[in-house]
Amino acid sequence: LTGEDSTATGKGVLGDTKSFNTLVNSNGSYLVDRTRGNGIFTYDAKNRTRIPGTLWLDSDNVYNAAYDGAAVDAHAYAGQTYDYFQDVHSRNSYDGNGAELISTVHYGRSYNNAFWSGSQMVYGDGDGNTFVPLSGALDVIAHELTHAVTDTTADLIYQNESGAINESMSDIFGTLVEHHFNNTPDWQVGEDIYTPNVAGDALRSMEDPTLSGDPDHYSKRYTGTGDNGGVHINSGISNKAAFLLANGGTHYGVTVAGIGNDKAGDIYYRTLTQYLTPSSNYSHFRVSTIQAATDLYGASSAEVASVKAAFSAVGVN
Ligand SMILES: Cc1cccc(C(=O)O)c1OC(=O)C1CC1
Ligand SMILES: [Zn+2]
Repeated sequence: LTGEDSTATGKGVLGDTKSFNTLVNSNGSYLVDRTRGNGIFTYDAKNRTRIPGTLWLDSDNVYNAAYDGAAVDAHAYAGQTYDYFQDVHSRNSYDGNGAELISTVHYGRSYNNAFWSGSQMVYGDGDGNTFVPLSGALDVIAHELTHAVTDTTADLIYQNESGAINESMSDIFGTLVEHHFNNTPDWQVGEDIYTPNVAGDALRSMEDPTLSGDPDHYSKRYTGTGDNGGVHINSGISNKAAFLLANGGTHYGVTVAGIGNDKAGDIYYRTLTQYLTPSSNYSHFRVSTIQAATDLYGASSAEVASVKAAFSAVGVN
């Protein structure tokens, strides 16, 4: 594929106008951003389930059609997430080596899911009631791309406690990316694309996981076999700890002094990339996070004290 690097404008899923990089040649404008790593490439599954589908081609480099919104956001938000990992953690794409970021939108029919396939991001359109097109939220895209970072580092097994930590890491960095770009930041997950007819709810809440029925303490963990042993359920335990570490608070009588998003992000990034292993459980997660904070701030630092308190507050001692 040859052509000229260009900048296009378009409307996202929620009608917001944004600009993004494209590649233009005699065929038209492709959603190809050659300015980041080995490139960001966005595809159209055309409501079938073959991936990646067709590389997105637009006629005039203006992406304002309703059908374009999911692709606009998948492409632009992948670029923002790339920038977060590069600028904040000096990580060049999800593998640290500039790996291509490939996304497919309009996957399936009324598909209420988004996922990392093991080699690319995939977004359904939602059914318009549970979800609108799932690429319409930055925290969702950063969640999916963090699965790729996890798979190329700790490679946490996607079941039981290691799977819950895997999921929580994606929720944590999804939220930190949303805050980094000040994109109506909060400690909810997927709020911008979840239940368009219900205000104020979210797919999950890190601030209060019990709002979506998930545990906020290790003693309330799910021990069944559903959801791969509760990977999207027991993630609430770590999500609550992360909320407390960044923001502070008192939970089940344990007070945590908040250390802010940036320090929390550096600690979790070092934990994920230097200490966690495929079979890490919550106990090893506590030890690893304390070690990462110790490396960064010293054993007697306030940051280490807050990590210990955050895990203790959710019953991981
Ligand atoms: C919507 C959805 C369904 C199943 C798996 C995932 C998954 O990627 O684990 C998923 O996406 C999310 O959880 C993102 C945060 C909204
Ligand atoms: Zn996930």
